Amino acid sequence: MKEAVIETQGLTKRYGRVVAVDNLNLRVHAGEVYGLLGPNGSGKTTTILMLLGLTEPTRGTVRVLGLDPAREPLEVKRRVGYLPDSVGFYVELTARENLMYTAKLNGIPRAEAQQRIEEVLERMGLAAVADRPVAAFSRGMRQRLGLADVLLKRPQIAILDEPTLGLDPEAAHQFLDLIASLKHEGITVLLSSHLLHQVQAICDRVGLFHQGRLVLEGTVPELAQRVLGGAWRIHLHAEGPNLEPHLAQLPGVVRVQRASNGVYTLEAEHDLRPEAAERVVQAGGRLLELSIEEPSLDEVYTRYFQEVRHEA
Ligand SMILES: Nc1ncnc2c1ncn2[C@@H]1O[C@H](COP(=O)(O)OP(=O)(O)OP(=O)(O)O)[C@@H](O)[C@H]1O
Repeated sequence: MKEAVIETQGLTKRYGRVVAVDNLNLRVHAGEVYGLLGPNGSGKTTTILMLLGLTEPTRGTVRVLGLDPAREPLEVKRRVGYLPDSVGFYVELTARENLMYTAKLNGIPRAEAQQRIEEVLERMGLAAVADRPVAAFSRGMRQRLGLADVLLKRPQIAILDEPTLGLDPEAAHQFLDLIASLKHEGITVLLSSHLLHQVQAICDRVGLFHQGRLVLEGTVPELAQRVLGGAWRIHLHAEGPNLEPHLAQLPGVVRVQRASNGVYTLEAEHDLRPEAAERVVQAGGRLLELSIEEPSLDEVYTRYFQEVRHEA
């Protein structure tokens, strides 16, 4: 089994009669990017706060890098970087001064801190504005400074709450690239977001929360398989006889539709382009074009909650 750097068992948090997190069993593996998804109020932030030792569980256990955050919050804080949904900087201080302050709080010696600050400013594209007061920073610059602040202590895990909220598309894109680069350094990333295409672009696995429970978990194709059935869509353009019955017989095909222009759409359980191409030729057809659409997290999410509402 893969090494888990975050592990919870039966983790539960109640606020009075509200069960914010309900019996959560979560395992995040070393080096992966894991996305927490779910509607407002489904328990994502409360989970994050318990992982950081910022709020105590009502029941259950949490281990972060083998530590119990409720008992050893400082040790967890030293090794885990946290970017909250709104980062509080001292706006009258410059970016560099804010980072120096963080370094001091984390006990990083001055010379070492100066070197690390230069590194993270450069990496986050903030070197040129390092001596400007943060008050003049855009939302995108503040988020990059937030990530610089997280990286300063060279964390093993980075926990990011809604990291791209309020960023314009270009800034969001740049920020996602920065997050993805953390993975290459072996930093485990746990992030929460409502922006499904972004989550899909960078997360290895996602966990879907609903009313405090983790209701679905896996890679996007795995979730698509469970929620949508035929998760992969293959578009096939061919000439010749009607290929619908031939294609429908292929193992793994859930549905075949034929448009009047000779384009077939196959809903399939996996990528079966080679088998489909072979079958076209066997049936006496001429293959003109073949393409595949990956399952989308957006579709999985929408369908899941449609079904939940329907059942309710
Ligand atoms: N300090 C608190 N006191 C009382 N109830 C709380 C508190 N914090 C959270 N809750 C409740 O717990 C539930 C889960 O909230 P949480 O903030 O964890 O959800 P979330 O998934 O992070 O939502 P969002 O997407 O809006 O950030 C909600 O019903 C919320 O109202």
